[in-house]
Amino acid sequence: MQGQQLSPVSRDRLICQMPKCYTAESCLQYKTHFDAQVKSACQQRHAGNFGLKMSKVVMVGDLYVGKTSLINRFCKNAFDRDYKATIGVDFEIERFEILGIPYNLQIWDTAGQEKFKCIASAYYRGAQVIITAFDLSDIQTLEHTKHWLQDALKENEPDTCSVFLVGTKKDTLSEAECERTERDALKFAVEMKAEYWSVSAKTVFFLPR
Ligand SMILES: Nc1nc2c(ncn2[C@@H]2O[C@H](COP(=O)(O)OP(=O)(O)OP(=O)(O)O)[C@@H](O)[C@H]2O)c(=O)[nH]1
Repeated sequence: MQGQQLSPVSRDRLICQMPKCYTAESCLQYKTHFDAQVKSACQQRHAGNFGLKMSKVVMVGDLYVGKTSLINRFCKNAFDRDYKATIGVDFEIERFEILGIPYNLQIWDTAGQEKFKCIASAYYRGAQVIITAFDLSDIQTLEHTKHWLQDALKENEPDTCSVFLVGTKKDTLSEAECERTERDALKFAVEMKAEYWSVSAKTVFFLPR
């Protein structure tokens, strides 16, 4: 809106370095630095030419795996122990600055419950990022991720989406248990051409291995 001043982007949303991946075994990009051309364009405020500005992220996965919790931790730095099923869809907008250029993530949280699937799937279209989440302590939810991904990809043009496979509730497993499940999950991630992360919305959150 004209004349309306936005508050400054919070410090943890200022991205000046290329973010690290969780594990090199399943990573979408291996660059450690932004290209000089990108840096210089951003300095000159010509980033529009590179298509930076807004990305739509769609989070899918079985019910109760922790999709809403992850989004709440990421966007509000909050965690709720009580389960409230997502009904249809919900969304958050998170503002960033990448090399000084404003950039928004539009994050869509979809319901895992079967009865809401047709509502949720109507929002898959136009996604640049698909996050397929599963519960690290429930191997069946990992097996279902391929179906969730297929459904989300069907609504989008081929090769237009970056895919992430995210194992949740890392705090509920021992290190050995987590490593065992990660080995299986990494095979899925490779097949799904996805970047892999294990996380906890309750405690550890996003830490590279
Ligand atoms: N210990 C632990 N519990 C978690 C974590 N993430 C989510 N939970 C719990 O798991 C339950 C389900 O979490 P939700 O985030 O609502 O799950 P959801 O995938 O959004 O569920 P739907 O909306 O039905 O699709 C809640 O009781 C959360 O508190 C986590 O990282 N650690």
